[in-house]
Amino acid sequence: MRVIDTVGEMQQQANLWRREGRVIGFVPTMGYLHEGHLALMRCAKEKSDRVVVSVFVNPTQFGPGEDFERYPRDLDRDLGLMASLGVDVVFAPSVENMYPQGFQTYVEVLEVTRPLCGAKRPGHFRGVTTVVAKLFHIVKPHVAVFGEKDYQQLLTIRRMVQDLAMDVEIVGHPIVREPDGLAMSSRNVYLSPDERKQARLLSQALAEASRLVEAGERDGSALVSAARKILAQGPSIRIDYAELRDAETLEKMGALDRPGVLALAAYVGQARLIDNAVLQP
Ligand SMILES: Nc1ncnc2c1ncn2[C@@H]1O[C@H](COP(=O)(O)OP(=O)(O)OP(=O)(O)O)[C@@H](O)[C@H]1O
Ligand SMILES: CC(C)(CO)[C@@H](O)C(=O)[O-]
Ligand code: BAL
Repeated sequence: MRVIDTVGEMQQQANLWRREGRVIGFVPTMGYLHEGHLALMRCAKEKSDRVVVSVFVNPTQFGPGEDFERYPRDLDRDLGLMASLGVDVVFAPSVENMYPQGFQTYVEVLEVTRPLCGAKRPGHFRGVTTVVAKLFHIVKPHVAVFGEKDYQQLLTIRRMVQDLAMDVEIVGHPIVREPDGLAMSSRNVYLSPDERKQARLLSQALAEASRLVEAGERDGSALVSAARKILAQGPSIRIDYAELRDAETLEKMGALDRPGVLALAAYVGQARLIDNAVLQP
């Protein structure tokens, strides 16, 4: 496994593989890897013959007062995990290499980034699309894999790729969960043992909404209220948003008359966690 830390070297490697006719699979991450990330890498491996993983905590997607500085980092541990999985190249650039002096170009997707995390974290998706567009130009992948845990991010990337005719296939991977249902996230490390117990309420809230849909409930506010009621059982939980939205456009929906996504963001202590479930009418 090769570790590359400059843009130029990564582009050379990608060009070489492309000349050889290799299919490049790509998994962008912010590191501090868990089983969710590894599942994305296995998926990329199945769909390509060379796998690149980027490890880059992207400053432009964090707002003031967010956790950029304290975001967990452990590149040595990450490298061990990726080597045992058969990743070919790890691209781990510095902030200065990705955002050199004078940087002033951004990529922005409009409608789909407005609600949910876009409303709560202004500028977040502009940072995500800018860095992902740049990573695509550096890694030159044929296929890139993203997790459905970051559901709005996945829709945003799909929109960007379609609108700008980027020649990359975007693959979504289902959410990987802990045995008690908690969606795996690097930020779970922020949870105290007691908060960790409460954090399972997020997936339980989604499971309750899914159960109600199975039982015939179609009223959006009833589904959201049921989810909120479960989250209210956690004394350390503060809801950031809990909303039912159109699963494709993220427009508001009053009734589940087409596929919807119940999207949650909640602080559990200091940790802001997200989770979602796609609900079929
Ligand atoms: N539990 C999971 N299941 C599936 N995909 C996941 C999961 N967690 C993260 N991913 C995906 O991994 C990629 C990299 O995400 P990232 O490095 O931000 O990890 P993370 O654990 O989501 O971190 P955090 O939520 O704390 O920022 C994204 O495409 C994300 O959707
Ligand atoms: C896609 C991504 C690596 C861009 O920094 C990040 O938003 C993430 O880890 O989901
Ligand atoms: N997984 C999304 C990265 C972030 O929260 O900034």
